[in-house]
Amino acid sequence: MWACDAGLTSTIVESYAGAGPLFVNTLQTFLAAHCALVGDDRWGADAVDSVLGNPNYDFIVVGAGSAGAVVANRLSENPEWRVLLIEAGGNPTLATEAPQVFYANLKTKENWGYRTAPQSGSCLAYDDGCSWPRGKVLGGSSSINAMFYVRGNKEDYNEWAAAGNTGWSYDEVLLLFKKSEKFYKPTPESDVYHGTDGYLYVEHTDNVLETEQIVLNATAELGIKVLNDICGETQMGITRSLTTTQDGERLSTARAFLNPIKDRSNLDIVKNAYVTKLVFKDGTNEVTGVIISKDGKEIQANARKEVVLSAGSINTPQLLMLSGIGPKKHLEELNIKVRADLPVGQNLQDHLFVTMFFKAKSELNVGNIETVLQGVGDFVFQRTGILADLSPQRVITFINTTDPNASTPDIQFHHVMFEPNNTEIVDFFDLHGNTEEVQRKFKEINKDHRVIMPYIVLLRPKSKGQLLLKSTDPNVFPDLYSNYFQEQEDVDTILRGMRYMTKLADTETFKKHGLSLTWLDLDDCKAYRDKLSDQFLECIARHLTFSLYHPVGTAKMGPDGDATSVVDPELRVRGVKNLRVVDSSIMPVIPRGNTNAPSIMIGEKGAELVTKTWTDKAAFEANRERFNILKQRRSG
Ligand SMILES: Cc1cc2nc3c(=O)[nH]c(=O)nc-3n(C[C@H](O)[C@H](O)[C@H](O)COP(=O)(O)OP(=O)(O)OC[C@H]3O[C@@H](n4cnc5c(N)ncnc54)[C@H](O)[C@@H]3O)c2cc1C
Repeated sequence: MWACDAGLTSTIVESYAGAGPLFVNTLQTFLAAHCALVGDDRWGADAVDSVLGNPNYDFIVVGAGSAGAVVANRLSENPEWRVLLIEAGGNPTLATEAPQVFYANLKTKENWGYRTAPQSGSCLAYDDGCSWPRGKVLGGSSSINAMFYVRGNKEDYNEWAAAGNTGWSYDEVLLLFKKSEKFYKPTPESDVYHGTDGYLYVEHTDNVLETEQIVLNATAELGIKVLNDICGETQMGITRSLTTTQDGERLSTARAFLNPIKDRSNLDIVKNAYVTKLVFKDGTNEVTGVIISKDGKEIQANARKEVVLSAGSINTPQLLMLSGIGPKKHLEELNIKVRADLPVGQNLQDHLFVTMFFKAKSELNVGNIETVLQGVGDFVFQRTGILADLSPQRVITFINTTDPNASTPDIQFHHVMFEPNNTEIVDFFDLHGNTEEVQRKFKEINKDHRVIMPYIVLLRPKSKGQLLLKSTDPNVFPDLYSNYFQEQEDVDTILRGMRYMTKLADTETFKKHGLSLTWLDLDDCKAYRDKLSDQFLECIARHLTFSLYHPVGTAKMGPDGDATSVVDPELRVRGVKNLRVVDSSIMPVIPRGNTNAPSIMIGEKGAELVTKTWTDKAAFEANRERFNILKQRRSG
């Protein structure tokens, strides 16, 4: 059912390390025994022998993440095309499958483990820059993400189209969102926005947990609309989010798009295989294949038609630059031969968030062995219980802090709920690499108190970051400059969001449940005594900055003549033949919402564009042949 390698149980066991060695040992034995019983049959076998036997493919897709898994599935629908999908990570593990413990994957090999370069204006409460997790596993980041199914705002896509990106307007991409989707409860009304025939199950579980209801009621008291469907007519309001889950398990793109076709004979999937370079036809900019590093060996695979890069918004630009496609000056500094001078790695955008805290005294004690064992047992044997869905973390809100009637938001709220002493089970701040001071002070807040921790998310950052190579060695991580809060406007917007959040403390609902606003009392912010002053809020924002894990835009799409673009609206890399980028790197502007569904949509769009090119080409060739035969007959 899931990967039964030696590391199988590590994530889930690590996530309970706080519960003591006896418990951890018991859990390990229990999971290993279960694994031996159920086997590892969900995922197709590694196809490396097939590649070694015949390395010639029609298409090579690099990266089996949110977009790449979709591309590989759609291209291999044509039985005449031989497709190779290459993934740096391995099979999903038990912990990637269990919705509730998604954060536990942050400290495992299923996370690339990137961190931003330390900067003076943000991420100050860390030892080593903000945490930028990315999935290194079949399904990519969709295998370790929080499973919220959100598409963003209609205007996001209309703005992409208005900038000259023909084919990317909301009405056009809506068809692609629907194409992927298998909506859990279709109705005539939902049919406008949701698909029912796709691979990706999208659901809305019926149970509403008490803490979720508290946040819903309190926010409604502030005049915010409660919505059923954030992907429907309007995005503005509060809702329990749709999630990419089914029957108590995560629906990564590996589960949704690869598992059902694992026996397709024209698709080879190679795992734990890292593409280090593109291969070009001698003396040209025509891509003919890739170099793969696997088990210490180098393998060359060849693409008759195209190579599609779907390695995500950090690895795709890294691979482009290593292959000579990037900013000329930067590549020359590293002695890389420049093939195409393009602004790869620029236009980096991300959603940052800042945390706040509401706490209420509680007698509950969830950090005990019985509760945890019960949860693991329920999940392993029945896919039920506390690990089997995302509750109570599903509530999300979109507001506009300057105009309550606007149809586009500038701030999003997520709400993470911690039962008393939760750090004994999963320690959020330890997992994100925050300083010892932050970890200790949060434990004090959480001690014998239930905590609601809102994320205040900046949806439309004005500040842009950049990604630069640190080395020509593909195994060395690039430098990631987030540049969060470089523009004052971003600070101002976050402060408005934080102030809005403080209003929850005054609602009848929060008062009734004894929930009061509290602050993580950081030494660096102690000078500002007034906790509602701009100076104090800004100090908190610059220290307790987090990434919402949505870096995008590093291989920007734009029309001809757009000097900031790396790919054209058909996702072809400029100045290079037979190479496309199909993943979150191509987003010209970050959508106002979470980025998994948009990345899957890009996968669908990219696959359609590639398919059209090569079916049109085949039709053209066939016509030309027919024409030539007719011509010969006539002249003969
Ligand atoms: C912790 C976390 C929580 C998140 N929560 C949500 C959420 O709840 N909702 C939401 O909408 N979004 C969420 N996101 C964001 C969303 O998952 C990503 O934006 C999206 O998955 C990006 O898709 P992608 O195809 O661009 O890249 P990825 O899905 O990251 O895929 C890239 C793939 O390429 C592989 N790869 C990279 N380099 C190479 C190479 N050289 N050779 C071979 N393979 C390679 C990687 O291992 C990976 O599998 C979250 C992300 C994270 C990390």
